[in-house]
Amino acid sequence: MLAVHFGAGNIGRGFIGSLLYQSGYHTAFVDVNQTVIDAINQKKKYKVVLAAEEKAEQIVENISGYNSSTQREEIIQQIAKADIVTTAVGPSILPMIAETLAAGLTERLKENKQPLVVIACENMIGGSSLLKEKVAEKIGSSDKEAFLALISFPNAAVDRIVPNQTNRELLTVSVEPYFEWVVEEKDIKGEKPPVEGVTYVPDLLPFIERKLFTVNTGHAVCAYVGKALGYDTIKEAIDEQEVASIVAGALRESGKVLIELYQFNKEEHLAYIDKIVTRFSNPYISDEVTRVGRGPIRKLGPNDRLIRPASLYVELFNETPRSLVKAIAATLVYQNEADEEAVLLQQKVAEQGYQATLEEVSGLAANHPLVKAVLDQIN
Ligand SMILES: NC(=O)C1=CN([C@@H]2O[C@H](COP(=O)(O)OP(=O)(O)OC[C@H]3O[C@@H](n4cnc5c(N)ncnc54)[C@H](O)[C@@H]3O)[C@@H](O)[C@H]2O)C=CC1
Ligand SMILES: O=P(O)(O)OC[C@H]1O[C@](O)(CO)[C@@H](O)[C@@H]1O
Repeated sequence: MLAVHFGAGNIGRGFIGSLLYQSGYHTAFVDVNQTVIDAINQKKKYKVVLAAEEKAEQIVENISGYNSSTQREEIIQQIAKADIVTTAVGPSILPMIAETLAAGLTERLKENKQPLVVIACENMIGGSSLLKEKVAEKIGSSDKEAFLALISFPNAAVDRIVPNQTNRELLTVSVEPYFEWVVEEKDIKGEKPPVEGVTYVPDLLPFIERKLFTVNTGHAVCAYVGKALGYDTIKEAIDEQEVASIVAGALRESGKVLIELYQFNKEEHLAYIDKIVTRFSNPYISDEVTRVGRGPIRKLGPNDRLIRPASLYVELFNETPRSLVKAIAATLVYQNEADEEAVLLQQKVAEQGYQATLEEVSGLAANHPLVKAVLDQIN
C-alpha cells in the first residue's frame, strides 16, 4: 500500500508517518525542505522516540521523499497510484499544495477508478473540506464528476504533542506517548483506510471541538500568558501557580461551553481536562512557548481556540469568561520577532490600536462584550 504524505515535519514524521508505517504503508513524504527529503532518501528510515521515562523507540522504514517545489511530475505519479493521501503542513499551506494534488488526482482519474481518501491532519475545523475546495477549483470540468464520485476528503482531528526537535540525528522525532487520530467516516467513498490507531466516527464536530478547545486552548493560554510572565517553555509556565490557575480557569470556561453544546458528561470532561494539563507538564518534553504560540493572528481567528470558546461562552451564558479574556489579551500583546504573524500583529496594533486590531483579526463586532473586556484587561 502506498501513502503520499505532504509535510515531513514534526507531526508528519512523528505521528502520521509512524502510524502509516505500522499499518503496512510505504510512505512517500512530500516537503519543501530539501535537507529533510535528502535525509529520507539516503537513510530510508528514521527513529520515533517516546518522551517518557523508558524512552521506547520505533524505527520507521519503507519511506521515500519528494521535493514539492522541484519534483512535481514524480509527485503526480505517486498520487496517481496512492492508496491514501494525508497532510500535516499547517492550515495556511493547504491552498499551496492544492495545485500539485489536483494535478495528481487528474492524472489518477485517467486510468485508476479506485476511490481515494485524502485527510488533512491540521489543527483546524474543516481542514480536509478546505483542501477539497481548493483542489476542486483546479480540477477540469471533464474530470469533475469522477473527482466527486471517487475522491473523498473526510475531516479529522489529530492530537499528539510533538515539540520542535533538537536531536543529533536530523530525522529522529521525540513525541509524547499519547495520541488520538479521529476521522469522520460519513462521506468516505469505498473502504475506510486501514490505518492502525485511527478512530472513525460518524460526526467529527464534537471531537474536533473538544480537542481544539481543550488541548489547543489550554496550550495556547499557557503559551501566551506564560510568555507575558517571562517563561520560555510550556513546562516552566504551567509549573507557575499564576499561569496554572489561568489555564485551569480557561479550560473550565471552554469545558462549560462544550458540556452545554454536546451534553458531555461533566465528570468525564473534567477528567479529560486533568489528563490534558498533565500532558503539558511532561518532564521529558521541552516545548517552547513560541512554538505553541506560533501564528497568533490565526489563533485569534473567529473559529479558533480562543475566540470561539469565548464568544460561545458569552452567547450561551450571557457572561464574559474571565480567564479566556486574560488569555486573549496576552495574545494581543504577544511579541516574537521570529514569528511573521506576531510581527504583523504588533504592526497592526501600532498602526490602528488594540481595539481595531482585535476586531479585524477576531471578526468580533465593536460592541461585542469580549472587546471591552479584553481592552480593560490590557489597560
Ligand atoms: N506538532 C504538533 O504537536 C501537532 C501539530 N499539528 C498540526 O500539524 C500541522 C503541522 O505541524 P508541525 O508538524 O508541528 O509543523 P512542522 O513545521 O514541523 O511541519 C510542517 C512541514 O510542512 C512542510 N511544508 C511547508 N510548506 C510545504 C509545501 N508547500 N509542501 C510540502 N510541505 C510543506 C515544512 O517544510 C515542514 O516540514 C499543523 O497544522 C499543526 O497544527 C497537529 C497536532 C499536533
Ligand atoms: O499547531 P498549531 O495550531 O500552531 O498550534 C500548536 C498546538 O498544536 C499542537 O502542536 C498539537 O496539538 C499543540 O502542541 C499546540 O497546542
